[in-house]
Amino acid sequence: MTDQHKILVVDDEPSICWALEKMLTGEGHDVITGSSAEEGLRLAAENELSMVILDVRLPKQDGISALPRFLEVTDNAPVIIITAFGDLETAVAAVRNGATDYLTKPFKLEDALQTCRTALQKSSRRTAPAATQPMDLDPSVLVGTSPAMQQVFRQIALVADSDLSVLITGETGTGKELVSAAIHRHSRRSDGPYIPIAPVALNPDLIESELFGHVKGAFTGASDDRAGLFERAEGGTVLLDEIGDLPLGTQVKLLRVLEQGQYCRVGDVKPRTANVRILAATNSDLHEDVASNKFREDLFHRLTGVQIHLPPLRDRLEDVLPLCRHFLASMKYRDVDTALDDELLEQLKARPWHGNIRELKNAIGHAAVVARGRKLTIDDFPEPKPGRENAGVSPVQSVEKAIRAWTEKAIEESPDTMDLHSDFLAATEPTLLRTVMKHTGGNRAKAAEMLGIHRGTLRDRMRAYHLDDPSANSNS
Ligand SMILES: Nc1ncnc2c1ncn2[C@@H]1O[C@H](COP(=O)(O)OP(=O)(O)OP(=O)(O)O)[C@@H](O)[C@H]1O
Repeated sequence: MTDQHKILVVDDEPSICWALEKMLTGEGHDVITGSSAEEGLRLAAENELSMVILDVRLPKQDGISALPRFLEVTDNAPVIIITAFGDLETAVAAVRNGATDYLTKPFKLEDALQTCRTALQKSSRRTAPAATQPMDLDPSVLVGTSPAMQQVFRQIALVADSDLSVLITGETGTGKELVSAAIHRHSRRSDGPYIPIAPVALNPDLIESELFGHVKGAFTGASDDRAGLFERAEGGTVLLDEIGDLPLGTQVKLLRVLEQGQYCRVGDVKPRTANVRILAATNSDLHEDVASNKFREDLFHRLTGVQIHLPPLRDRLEDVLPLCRHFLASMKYRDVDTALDDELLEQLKARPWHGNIRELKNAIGHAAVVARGRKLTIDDFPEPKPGRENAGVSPVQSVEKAIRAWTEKAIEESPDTMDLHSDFLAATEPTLLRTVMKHTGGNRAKAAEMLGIHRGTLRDRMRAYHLDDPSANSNS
């Protein structure tokens, strides 16, 4: 059974207070509510609280600046911050100021409940916050308003202050480097060096020397002792980009750095202490690399302890508008607010964005040059990048993949459907017929022969799909 706790909810929106109160009393807790930081602090001083849920936007003093005072008055009870402005800076400021976690409005009650349960478990282990100074942050760095990006901001905020290794995953161009840089920037190591490095860009014969350094005479050409990347990054953070490309031998040495904080320069036996935080990024499936023995399983488990996944842009289309605005603003485009209309936005959202945000950024740059300050149209944009997913895949494999995707989506959309077969034919048969007709130059007899169906059947099918209208027979 859940322990009973006294919890204070501070929010000026009565509906939020009501919903949280109902949720928490349902768990057996005792809930009191306040509508301003001032009232909340008074209630906190009068009651022995196990937890505070505090909105950022409050009538007078805001939640973030009142947070240190709440911690003081409640003797460091966990505080969950609620914000409608779920940007990275608010998240980091909240955690920096001592918040245990934060929720972004609108939130699902089950998520809020889970966050509260976790915070209450931590209740007795609370320690004072490391710092209470709001940070000087550049708000324009990592843009995104989608729930997926809110989750990413939350994860960055929660891991930034620790020295934990983090594996950042996601397709190319989703912002892994940017997330890594943000973790460093918001960490205690931010005054130290930040060195992103892609093993694939290093000379394979010299990779260990590049990473760990070498001593004089270690190999031909090693005329002097030389510090490696881990030494140069002393006190800071290293990002190993495309970690899946790290040779197996080097993976063992990296594991030692991660587990024991030690490494040796090439040709040396004296272990050195590595004072670096290691972040890693990959756009490949490390599970597969482990299965094919390309990646060590122990290193995989060590790295995947904390993982931040960046979904592809096509799965977070809410971010298209803020990203476009951000890129236009950073180019100092004239009148960013009116440069994009709803129609263009829908057209942009319909694109596959295989190159993700990098592709969007380049496309906006291209469109801005073409449009020269006027409102943008889709014609100002370059052609979408072809997806890499079909590279090396036979047409049969890609048809199978497309059919699988179509079928799964159709079932998801109408689980009780009884027309799947005819819907499928309606979705695919016109393309088949049009393509064959185009190939035979519109000769139906020849097309029926190629299709192996009766001419009458072909005529009926074409009529059913309105393909007998010559203008509908283009193969676009
Ligand atoms: N959320 C974001 N807000 C603003 N800019 C972004 C965002 N995500 C990515 N970008 C921009 O998109 C480009 C690609 O980002 P980044 O290099 O971090 O991607 P990546 O996932 O590391 O790509 P790759 O796997 O190809 O190395 C960069 O110019 C970066 O500034």
